[in-house]
Amino acid sequence: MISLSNRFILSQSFKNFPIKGNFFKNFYYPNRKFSELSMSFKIACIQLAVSSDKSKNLINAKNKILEASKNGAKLICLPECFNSPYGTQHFAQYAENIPNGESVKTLSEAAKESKTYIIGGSIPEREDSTGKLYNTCTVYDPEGSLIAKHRKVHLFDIDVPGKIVFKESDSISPGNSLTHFDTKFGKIGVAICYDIRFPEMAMIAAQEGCIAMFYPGAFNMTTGPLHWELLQRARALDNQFYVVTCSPARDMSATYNAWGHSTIVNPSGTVIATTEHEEVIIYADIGNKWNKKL
Ligand SMILES: O=C(O)CCC(=O)C(=O)O
Repeated sequence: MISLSNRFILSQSFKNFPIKGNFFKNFYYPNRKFSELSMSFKIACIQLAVSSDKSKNLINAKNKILEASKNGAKLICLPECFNSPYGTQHFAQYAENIPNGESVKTLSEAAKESKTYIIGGSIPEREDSTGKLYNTCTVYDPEGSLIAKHRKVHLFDIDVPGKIVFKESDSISPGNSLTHFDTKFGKIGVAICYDIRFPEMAMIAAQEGCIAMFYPGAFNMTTGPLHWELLQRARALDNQFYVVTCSPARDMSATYNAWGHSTIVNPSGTVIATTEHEEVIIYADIGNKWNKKL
């Protein structure tokens, strides 16, 4: 039995979120449009091999971003916790101030050099004024400006006897807001890993006009095979938008073994790109053309 003990009712956590007008008015989103500029554009997910050496992780991430952009990607996603091994024992050591840390500097340079949008997976963030840690995704435009920041809302606490025990809330504090940002291709939503289990976040993103929801994530060897793809296909079909996940590569010498299988799903719930668990970049063209292929 999976104990999802930190699950709380989203209507409470977002009780102040402004849902405008009649929420169900555009249930099938007939008016949501990709920008005229982009009937389709290429995206990339970098399934990065993450080590305990932060500088090495940052150099590797930047090199892979430049490689993906040379291959035509215009929007590039990194995995959850790309600068540090995933684990409550590591977060404080690898945590950085945002925007004054070295990971933000590296990703901003990489975005500017590659002239791409970057969804920077996540890093452990330290808020200097409170000392609190967050699991935070930063987003950059092609000029290298930091344009959005998402703090993981739903922290991953799990206890499956004999399989996996993990309590992210031991060291990380939860975020309390939703994150959507504009690109020249259309509006994009971002959330992190366990956030994908809470359908309301994706529904609100769709209602707000997002064309895709990106989830940097690091599922594990227990819940990965059970739910990773199913959740992505469900969120995509529910909301008729693209769902994109980006995991670290699997490292069997680490304390937390990521499932891998970074995946891109179209608005019909069909997997259009995926992989196994090694370090690799996956690509897909996303845009309005998907419905002509039904
Ligand atoms: O929801 C799950 O099963 C895994 C979530 C997770 O690994 C995370 O939030 O980091």
